[in-house]
Amino acid sequence: MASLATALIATGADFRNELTYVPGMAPRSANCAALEQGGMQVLPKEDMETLDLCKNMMERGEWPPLMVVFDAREGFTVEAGKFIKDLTIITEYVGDVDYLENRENDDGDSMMTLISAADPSKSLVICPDKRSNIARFINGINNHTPDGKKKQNVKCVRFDVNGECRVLLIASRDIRKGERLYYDYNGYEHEYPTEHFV
Ligand SMILES: C[S@@+](CC[C@H](N)C(=O)[O-])C[C@H]1O[C@@H](n2cnc3c(N)ncnc32)[C@H](O)[C@@H]1O
Repeated sequence: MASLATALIATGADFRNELTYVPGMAPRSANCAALEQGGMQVLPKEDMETLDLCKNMMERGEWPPLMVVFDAREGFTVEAGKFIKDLTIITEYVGDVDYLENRENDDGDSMMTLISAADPSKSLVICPDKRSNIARFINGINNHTPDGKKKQNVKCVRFDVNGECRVLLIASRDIRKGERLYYDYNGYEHEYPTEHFV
């Protein structure tokens, strides 16, 4: 057993539930969804209202039914504490926003692309090593085995929200109580090694 608090302490991170802009890294003005090569889907108005509602509920302490557990082979993982319906917003992927070029030699295993720009100097990543929420503890599928894809029950989608990019993890099917959550770390790029994943 574990908890989000245990997992954050073990990884030396503070809890934050939104993207953070830290002096010396990328400023908020750099997060411009229009920079995404090929464009980025705009979050529909009604989904924006749902996202705001989720965030407000979390601020009030009403959290989604998620549990962090420790597994000897997978490290910290996240399980559904209750049934989760298909298309539910599970969480936003958050952390410090930085330029990809500042992080090219970063050995963190939790970096997430925020913007993949035509001009590489404008590409951004989310780095949850210092500040993060539960998203960084959700594990990934093995892209090299037929069973890998079957495990996937969450999808990772980048949206244009009021002109800024936000990364959401969304249930991709109904999820039973007690099921572990998994998404495809290689949904956009194909650079994350997963051969060794269970
Ligand atoms: C974003 S972190 C996920 C949280 C991580 N399990 C932890 O304890 O902090 C990604 C790392 O988790 C581990 N991981 C993720 N999915 C896995 C899987 N299906 N099997 C084994 N390890 C996995 C790998 O070490 C990977 O580099």
